Amino acid sequence: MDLHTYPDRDMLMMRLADRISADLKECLLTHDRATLCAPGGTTPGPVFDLLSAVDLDWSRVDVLLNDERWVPETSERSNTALLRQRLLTGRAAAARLIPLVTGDATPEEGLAALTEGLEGVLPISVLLLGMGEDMHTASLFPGADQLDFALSDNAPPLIAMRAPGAAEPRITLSAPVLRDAMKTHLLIVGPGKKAALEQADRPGPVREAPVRAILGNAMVHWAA
Ligand SMILES: O=C1O[C@H](COP(=O)(O)O)[C@@H](O)[C@H](O)[C@H]1O
Repeated sequence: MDLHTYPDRDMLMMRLADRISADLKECLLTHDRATLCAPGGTTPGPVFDLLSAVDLDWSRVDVLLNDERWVPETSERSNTALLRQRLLTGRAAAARLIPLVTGDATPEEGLAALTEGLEGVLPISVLLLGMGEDMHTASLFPGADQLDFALSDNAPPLIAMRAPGAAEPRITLSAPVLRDAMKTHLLIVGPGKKAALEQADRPGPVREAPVRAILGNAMVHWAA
């Protein structure tokens, strides 16, 4: 496992934002556009704050979530709202947001339109993922109804998912799309997530620790 440990969270967020912006700039040297795929949740806000001020050609960047909770954007649980408030502001306001939520009642109803919206934005150029203490990443939760499908090699890019560990229905990128990313970073903080990471790094079925699906490709960034 490619684990990078930082003296504190501030240092972690600064170094990670530097790496992600360097990855994006490198991609834009040889490609017309770059896709930055980002997590929601409670951890990445400070990295988003730093990235939003970076001087790069954001008008050539597509920003896509790893996954979304099927809630309206007015909900405090909306990952889209987090992106709008913390990343797509300042210089990064010029980036294009690829939506992962619709006004439909269920993710199953929104799936076809959202999948169409992914045309031209895959493969992911720079992937930033988070992880829960249950070892889920994106919305690939242990015990989720569509987990085996989402982990399979022939999975479509987007899957509607329901899981005992998730408070609401979800939509998530599938394992093959996450694995195809050109650069992958996993951001975790705190002792609970470090213990979960160590458990996930041991051999075992991916379905019991879905983060295993990407661990071999990822630079892992951790601070206490
Ligand atoms: O529900 C989610 O959880 C994970 C981890 O979130 P955190 O609050 O522990 O940082 C996140 O990566 C994912 O995008 C989100 O939908």
